[in-house]
Amino acid sequence: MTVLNTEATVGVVGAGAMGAGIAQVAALAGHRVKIHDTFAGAGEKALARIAGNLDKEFAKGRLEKQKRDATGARIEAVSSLSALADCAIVIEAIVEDLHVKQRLFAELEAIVPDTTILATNTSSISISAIASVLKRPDRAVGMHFFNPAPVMKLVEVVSGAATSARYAATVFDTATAWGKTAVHCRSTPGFIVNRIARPYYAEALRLLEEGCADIATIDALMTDGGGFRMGPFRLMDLIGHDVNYAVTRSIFEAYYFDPRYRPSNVQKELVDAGWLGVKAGRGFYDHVDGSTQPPVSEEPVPTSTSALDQLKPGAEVWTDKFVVRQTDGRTAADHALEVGHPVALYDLCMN
Ligand SMILES: NC(=O)c1ccc[n+]([C@@H]2O[C@H](COP(=O)([O-])OP(=O)(O)OC[C@H]3O[C@@H](n4cnc5c(N)ncnc54)[C@H](O)[C@@H]3O)[C@@H](O)[C@H]2O)c1
Repeated sequence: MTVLNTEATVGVVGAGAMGAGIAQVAALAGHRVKIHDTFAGAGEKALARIAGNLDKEFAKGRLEKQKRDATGARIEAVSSLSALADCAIVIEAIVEDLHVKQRLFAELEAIVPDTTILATNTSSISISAIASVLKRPDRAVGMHFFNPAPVMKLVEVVSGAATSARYAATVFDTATAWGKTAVHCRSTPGFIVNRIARPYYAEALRLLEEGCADIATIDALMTDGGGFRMGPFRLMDLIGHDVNYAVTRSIFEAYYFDPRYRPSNVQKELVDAGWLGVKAGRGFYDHVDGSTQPPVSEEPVPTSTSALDQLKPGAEVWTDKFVVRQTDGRTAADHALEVGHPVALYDLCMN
């Protein structure tokens, strides 16, 4: 076993949904945890959320008072990255953007000792690409938790081209010691779960766009009929549309614009509007005080053809330049350009 012992301090960068959850998991396992976020107050908000979660576990009789208090006391919000200098592992859970993650990894490498593992919770981005900015890319490992991290058992331990087997084994054994079910995999776009899950979201969005059924019906069918724990729209609301859309775009681009992974303008509209799901209080559903209400409105969500008329001025339109033709013979791209939207064209004939 190469597990990190509980004397080791764990750093977490990004105090959003995932960072807070990961900090909670590591602290429950006995580690001291330092959590950092660039957004002022985000670290403190994460501490409050974690305290609330621990209180709930205590109230349900699943956590003793002493362990609740000790776990909460082990987590500290830090305002600068340099405070992570004594961490044995730093787990990054910031925005799903390669260049932002690369910048952070390069900064971290200048702060932490040579032996510190630099882990990333990315859902889809190449570990090899994130690690490419490091002098020691062998210590970069994907440590992909699922949402909510304290509840979901699985952790994908993702190795990039340069990841050393030794560091991947330490991450695997540590995740196991934290009560998780770890699985090794190689870095491919979306790894295992997000790759297989893509059609779950994409086909649901297409069904909606094609007017086949409404949000609540599709969700209910997948849970009550299909046996899934959550329907696709509720799940996207939980994940966060900014995150889910960024992951879809990343996988779409990484697979050379394979139309199977094409992002949806319906979801992009939610992102543009800031209706990011549970974390924003509104997505496909309304989320009020932690409880999910019926879908926001009975009005149809804009479909792929009518969406152009409803986009915010200047919003970017992604469209395939060949297949989307209007009744007058023009493409959707022609129409979008005419009404002043920048257009990103992808070409199905590209090879
Ligand atoms: N949401 C999910 O269901 C889920 C599941 C598994 C993995 N992930 C991955 O985890 C990562 C975070 O997702 P999330 O849902 O927690 O996002 P989130 O939006 O809830 O939180 C991201 C946090 O990172 C902070 N941040 C952004 N840039 C930063 C920087 N340079 N330095 C420090 N902090 C920074 C933001 O202020 C924000 O608080 C993404 O890579 C995502 O793909 C998300």
